[in-house]
Amino acid sequence: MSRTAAPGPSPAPEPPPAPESSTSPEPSTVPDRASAPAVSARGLTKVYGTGATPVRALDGLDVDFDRGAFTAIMGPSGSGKSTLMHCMAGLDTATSGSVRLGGTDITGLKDRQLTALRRERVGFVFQAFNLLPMLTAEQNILLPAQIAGRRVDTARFDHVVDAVGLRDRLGHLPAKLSGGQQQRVAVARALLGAPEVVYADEPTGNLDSRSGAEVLSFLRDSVRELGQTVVMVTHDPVAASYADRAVFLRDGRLVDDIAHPSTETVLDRLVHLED
Ligand SMILES: Nc1ncnc2c1ncn2[C@@H]1O[C@H](COP(=O)(O)OP(=O)(O)OP(=O)(O)O)[C@@H](O)[C@H]1O
Repeated sequence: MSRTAAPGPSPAPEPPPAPESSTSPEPSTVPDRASAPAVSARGLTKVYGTGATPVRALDGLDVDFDRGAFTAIMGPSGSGKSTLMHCMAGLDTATSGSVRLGGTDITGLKDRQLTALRRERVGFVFQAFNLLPMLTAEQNILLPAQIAGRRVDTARFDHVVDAVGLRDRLGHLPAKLSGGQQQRVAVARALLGAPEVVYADEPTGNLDSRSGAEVLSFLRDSVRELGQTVVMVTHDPVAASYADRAVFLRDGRLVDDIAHPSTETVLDRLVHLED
């Protein structure tokens, strides 16, 4: 059964901000192929600043992220991890090169189209949780669906809420939840709409190791059990060991790529990259 964003017995959320125009991104779409990557970048270049010392944060980077896989993006500080994620998520625009999300070339989309794309096709988990403090856990989880005017699949809501162990916390405000519980709310919010990709930016950066391990397990389970695609930026080799694959950046380029990373193999690669 599907219904508009209001499962559970708790009070309905405050009216959300008025939805923006429902203009969908339309240019440059090609049919999806099952085997096509969820996200791919080609020749991706991002230069900050135009003066005497421009910074080349991404330098002609090529990378594919497979559907239904959990990939960690790693690399030394300043190597371009966040810039890559922001360009792939439509939060920033590249200087040149292209990014495809499924069948859509997002390069060159207008702000309004990028807003619609982020709202409808992408989920986010940030280090700082980014929950609205005046909304309950349930209201926070449902907010993106409300803003998008999207119907909520009750079975998926129940599955996601139970998977992250939030059933008895749905009526709590974020201030009444631990950091780990708040990040679990953020994970549930990101997963609810079954986005084409969930981008997680240092999702365990503000958590103790036990809460961090829980959140990483939920992300991994979402890939295994729900077929979710997750792309995570992290500095933490332990966090990367939860992923199916780790890619390594240095100076805005992809310099290494390993399957089934372990904490040790990731540490080893990072030590060499810092040389
Ligand atoms: N808005 C900006 N203006 C100017 N330079 C920027 C901006 N954002 C990032 N940079 C520069 O681009 C390069 C890549 O930055 P980015 O934040 O993508 O790296 P990162 O690998 O995510 O780093 P960290 O691990 O420290 O978060 C760095 O040299 C950074 O200083």
